[in-house]
Amino acid sequence: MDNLKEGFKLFFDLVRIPVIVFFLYVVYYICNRLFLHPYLFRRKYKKYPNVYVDPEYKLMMGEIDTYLKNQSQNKVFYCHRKEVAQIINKYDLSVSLEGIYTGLKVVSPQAMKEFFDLQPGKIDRQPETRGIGQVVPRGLMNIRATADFKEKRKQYLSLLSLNSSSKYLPYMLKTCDGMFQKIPENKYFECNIVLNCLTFSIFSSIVFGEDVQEYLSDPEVRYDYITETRETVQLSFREFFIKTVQSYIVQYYDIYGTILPFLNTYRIIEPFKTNQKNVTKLYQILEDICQRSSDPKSILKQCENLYDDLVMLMVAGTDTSSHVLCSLIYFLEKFQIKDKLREELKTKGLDKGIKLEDITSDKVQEVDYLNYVIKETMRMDSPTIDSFGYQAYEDINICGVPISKGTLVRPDFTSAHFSPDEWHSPMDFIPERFDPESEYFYKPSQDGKKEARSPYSWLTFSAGMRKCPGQSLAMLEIKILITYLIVNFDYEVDKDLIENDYVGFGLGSHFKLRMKLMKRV
Ligand code: HEM
Repeated sequence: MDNLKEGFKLFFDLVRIPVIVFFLYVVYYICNRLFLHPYLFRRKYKKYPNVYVDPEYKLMMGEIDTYLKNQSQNKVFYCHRKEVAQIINKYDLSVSLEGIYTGLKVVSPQAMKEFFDLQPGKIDRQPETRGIGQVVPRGLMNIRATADFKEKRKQYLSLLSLNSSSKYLPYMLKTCDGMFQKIPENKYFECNIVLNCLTFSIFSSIVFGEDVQEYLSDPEVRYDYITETRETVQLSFREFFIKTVQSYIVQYYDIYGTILPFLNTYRIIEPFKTNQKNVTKLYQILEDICQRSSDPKSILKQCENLYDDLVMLMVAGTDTSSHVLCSLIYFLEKFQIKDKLREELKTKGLDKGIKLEDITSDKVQEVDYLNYVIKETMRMDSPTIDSFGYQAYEDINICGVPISKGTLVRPDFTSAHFSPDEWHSPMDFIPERFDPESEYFYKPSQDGKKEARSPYSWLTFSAGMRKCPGQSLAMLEIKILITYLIVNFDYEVDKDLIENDYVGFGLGSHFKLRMKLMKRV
């Protein structure tokens, strides 16, 4: 017995010092990440008059605090960012604190120019270890611009070009027709869900092939998903995919994972453990799906892929496009421009009664007003509010402000989209601002001088060498689907939504697009 006691004593004597050192390190780490580092970061930038630093320091929460307040007043993330944009618009850069994460937002057109010019040598993607970065660690969006990346990106740009995208049109139209013709007339329904199913179905067929889409739409095909309460439920591929990806996006705001990221990285505790099990399952499902695919048109069959890229393309292509379609349907009704758009479509033969095969890429591309309305929708309610993370890989300087190696920097699209220096009445919906013949096309000026807007004033697809490679495909898809809808149907959006000025469908939105459809005869 005495020997055992002695043994324990010796053991505690041995481990005491390392345990105390470890404990002190954890305390130091937490204090540094939570208090010291954000404090010093703010102090460093306070001395630069062209950098905005929020005068009120919200301990630990930073911007998340204002966001939560705004959300409680039903102002979704995008509305919150619009309010912030109006404050920071007068500066070149802005200090951003979200939880313990510090960084800089690039705000003015000049700062944007310098930011994009420094890519890829001095500024490049910061591989994301949280959220989506854990689902697609080797995905194109998460890696640096090495030679391999450039090769891969070239391949995607060619696969997603306007020319290549046109071959997906018949499937887009057929799927859209199949879904909308089934919706009961004159009855309110949630259009978000229909549009999300639609873009998901289109993208899974572009990525994996049409034959796979037939298999996936079989109601018998279900997968085991583990919920937050650790129950197992059976979900369709779409539901499984969306829930798995969303559970990772929520991690950005998970307090444990934010303060102690290793819990998240090594999946030591819930919910990270469960999330990881779902991701492992997702990759098994993808393997199964890929084996079933034989469609030569699919992206899968045209390039050597990592599953990470397949997942990334599905994420990038689905929600973004369905959000834009929601906003478009909403703005067309809110600002009563449906009829004007119909008149413009009619001039190119796109009118009620048109056969599906007669809605072609060439015809929709010719309707300028359609292009203006879509671009203005994306300016006002962009599905993306900023880019993926970038970091400085060397000590750099933007607009005279020194930025140390390792600092997180990202362009703030919302500030660009609402800059009063670039846009006439930026809070108003004016599609004509994209029409070169219109007085709104140029920068606002006191002396009537016609000065072109900065190329960095409209950034829905970002800019520079990491700019969205899916822009042509996304624009074509949106044009085709909205043309189909507006030509074949009339619709009414819920009055409460129309009267609410905070409605937006971009990232973080909880709004449901309640509307009813009437066939045009
Ligand atoms: C309305 C639809 C879309 C919008 C608004 C959008 C927007 C964006 C934005 C803002 C970025 C980040 C660029 C940056 O970090 O600087 C991005 C990246 C990306 N997008 Fe899109 N996107 C859309 C549709 C698509 C589609 C349809 C695809 C492909 C199927 C796609 C594939 C990608 C990929 C692969 C990247 C990563 C590029 C890289 O890191 O080099 N996107 N997108």
